Amino acid sequence: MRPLFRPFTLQTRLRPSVAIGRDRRVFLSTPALLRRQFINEEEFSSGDSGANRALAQELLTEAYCWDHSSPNTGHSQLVLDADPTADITQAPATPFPAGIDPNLTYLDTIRQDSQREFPETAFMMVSPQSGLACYWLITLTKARRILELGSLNGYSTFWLAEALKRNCREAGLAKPPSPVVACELRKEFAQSIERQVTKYNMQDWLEVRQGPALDTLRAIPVGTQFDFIFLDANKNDYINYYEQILAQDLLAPGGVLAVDNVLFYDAVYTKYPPVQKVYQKLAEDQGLVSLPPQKGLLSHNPPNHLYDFNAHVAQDPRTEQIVLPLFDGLTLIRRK
Ligand SMILES: C[S@@+](CC[C@H](N)C(=O)[O-])C[C@H]1O[C@@H](n2cnc3c(N)ncnc32)[C@H](O)[C@@H]1O
Repeated sequence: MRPLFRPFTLQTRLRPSVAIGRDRRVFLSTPALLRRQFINEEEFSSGDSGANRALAQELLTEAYCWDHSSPNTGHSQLVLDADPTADITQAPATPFPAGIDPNLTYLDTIRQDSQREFPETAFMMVSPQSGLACYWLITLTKARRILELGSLNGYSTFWLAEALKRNCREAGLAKPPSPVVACELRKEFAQSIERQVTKYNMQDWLEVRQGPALDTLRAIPVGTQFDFIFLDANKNDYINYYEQILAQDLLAPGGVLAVDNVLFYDAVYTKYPPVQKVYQKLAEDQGLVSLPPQKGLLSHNPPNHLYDFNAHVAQDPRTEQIVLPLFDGLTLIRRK
């Protein structure tokens, strides 16, 4: 099928987007769903024109599609004829929009290497759009002291480190005042980050602290503050991380705490949806009958923790927040 639009027109969740694949897959969808379905980005064309929307509506009424619409956001998701054999670990590099620093395209290599090295957990990486959004936020705010909670094997961390590098370059600094501090629980991921730090010669820009992030936070010397904190660790501790950051006064005046996955596959709109159902939908979105049990995903209940976290923050007079419906939902928080 003839390419109609650039894939990056699909970044917004504020209005429905349509994508049409050569293999007849059609999507009217949120990016969260797209991430799971667009296994080969070269094989689809996309856009949000009235014509495409009309086509998608027509297909919907013909009942060829699964409807995942969210009544709360008014956001539609529509999938036709998804490829059940699709394998997200084989996804090719995401095309970078023109204008992005070509030196950053190695981040796609990191993403792909991560998918190969840790195929079971690769789905947890932030989307390229979320990485780019953090990069924008850091460079817009000129943040120089940066902390990440939950780094997996470093894909998001390298986005943060590259933003720091740019801020320092623009300020005429050859080295940062301090590297990005990346907190990761699991040793194999921390070691993988370290290998990549060496490979890409990023020793000055990124430092890994392996262990439970709450312990790492508590060990940070009194008086230390960060301009940008990215929270993407275990969801059952999100409220604890938030409270610890405030208690230790870790967020600098004007600093931003960015929290990922706050919409959790659109499962946070109702209080405590049955987790089995959420994961079943997630599995179906990935073209699987069910998620393999060994992934241990059901050991805790992220949608419920995210629901509680969102409510906790929304009712907190100490901070201001905005939820950006970007990819899986990104909340920005700052101290009043
Ligand atoms: C969603 S993944 C992070 C993805 C990463 N930000 C990226 O985009 O590539 C969550 C990570 O948090 C880590 N994690 C889980 N519990 C943790 C804890 N108590 N302390 C620190 N990290 C933890 C997991 O091992 C996992 O690597």
